Amino acid sequence: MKLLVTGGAGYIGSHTVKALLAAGHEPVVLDNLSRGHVAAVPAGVTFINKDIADPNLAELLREEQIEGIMHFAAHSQVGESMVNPAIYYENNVVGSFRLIEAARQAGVRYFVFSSTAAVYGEPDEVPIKETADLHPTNVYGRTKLMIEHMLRDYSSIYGMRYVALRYFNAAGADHSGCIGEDHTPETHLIPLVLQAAQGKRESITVFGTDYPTADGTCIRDYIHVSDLASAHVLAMEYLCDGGESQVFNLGTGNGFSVKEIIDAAKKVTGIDFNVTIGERRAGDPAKLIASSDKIKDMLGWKPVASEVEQVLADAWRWHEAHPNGYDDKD
Ligand SMILES: NC(=O)c1ccc[n+]([C@@H]2O[C@H](COP(=O)([O-])OP(=O)(O)OC[C@H]3O[C@@H](n4cnc5c(N)ncnc54)[C@H](O)[C@@H]3O)[C@@H](O)[C@H]2O)c1
Ligand SMILES: O=c1ccn([C@@H]2O[C@H](COP(=O)(O)OP(=O)(O)O[C@H]3O[C@H](CO)[C@H](O)[C@H](O)[C@H]3O)[C@@H](O)[C@H]2O)c(=O)[nH]1
Repeated sequence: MKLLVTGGAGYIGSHTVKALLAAGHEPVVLDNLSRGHVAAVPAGVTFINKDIADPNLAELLREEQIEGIMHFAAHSQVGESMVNPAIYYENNVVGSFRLIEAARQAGVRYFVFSSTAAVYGEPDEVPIKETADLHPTNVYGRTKLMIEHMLRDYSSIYGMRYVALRYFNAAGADHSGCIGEDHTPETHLIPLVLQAAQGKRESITVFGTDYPTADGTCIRDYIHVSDLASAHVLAMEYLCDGGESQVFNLGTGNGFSVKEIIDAAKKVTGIDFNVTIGERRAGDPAKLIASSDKIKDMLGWKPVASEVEQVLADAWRWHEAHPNGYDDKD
């Protein structure tokens, strides 16, 4: 299939482009490079430096004969969304609306959307199923939920079919070590821990040790980025085979505390870096663990790289080989 991948120069998008190529599809990357890297797009893949809100997008979709869209492009930092909500409503909600509407005008029938566990907010029980209540506790999660609602309406009224994938904590890097996570500023636990191991940070700070968990630190479900990528390929092929619109969680079903991740990173890297204890970070739920039974049952998806040691080892390989990330900063 010929597919437009918005945000394909970003972390998860670039890994999915690689998986699409391996599965015999033809990805076309559209990215405004606000937070992405040209170097993350494989040679030979068409790269279009444009915004998802570009007024000529419908024409572009027609010209390129795009059959389906994978939509990764977004702002995605929870903390930033609580300080600067305007750019989240503009880029995520307005931008996605422009893209979805251009897709309708161009007759694109299939849409796979990057949603997030942040749509659930503080869960009543874990593992979290897709049927759980949706009460996002931050602006970022609310923007993603609004986009899910848009897609639901475009599906039931205009017949555009979609899959919304609610990822838990994306982590790791392609096994080759050639592509990986390079965010500025970095806010995610695993790359920060590995930067501490590299000596690029003095220490890693644990955000709160008084949560109602066994060791007092927050528990998350870390899913390897390559397992996320394979789920996107399955989701697009499911839609193309006539599948109805769906929402799926993507996680491993296993939770790791912040302290457990730090201990595992010390083992994987062989480096005993400094750890400091800090205050809770506002808006952090104590425990987020996915039930991904639905996508396993319906699409046969299986995470194969998400053992926490492998997630850390692959991320470490990327960090060691690319201590300055893609090295394309100003
Ligand atoms: N990283 C995670 O743990 C996580 C978890 C859940 C959901 N998600 C979602 O997955 C998606 C990808 O996340 P990521 O970590 O790869 O982020 P990322 O920042 O690495 O990638 C996003 C890409 O989108 C591009 N972009 C942003 N706004 C754009 C616009 N208006 N027009 C064109 N391009 C634009 C950026 O330049 C960047 O290359 C996002 O939608 C994010 O909300 C991420
Ligand atoms: O320096 C740090 C950074 C993080 N943490 C802790 O590590 C855990 C993971 O934090 P991340 O920032 O890596 O990830 P989040 O769980 O906050 O959020 C991620 O997963 C969410 C869904 O679970 C959303 O999708 C969101 O976009 C994505 O960034 C949290 O308990 C956080 O408090 C620390 O202790 N110290």
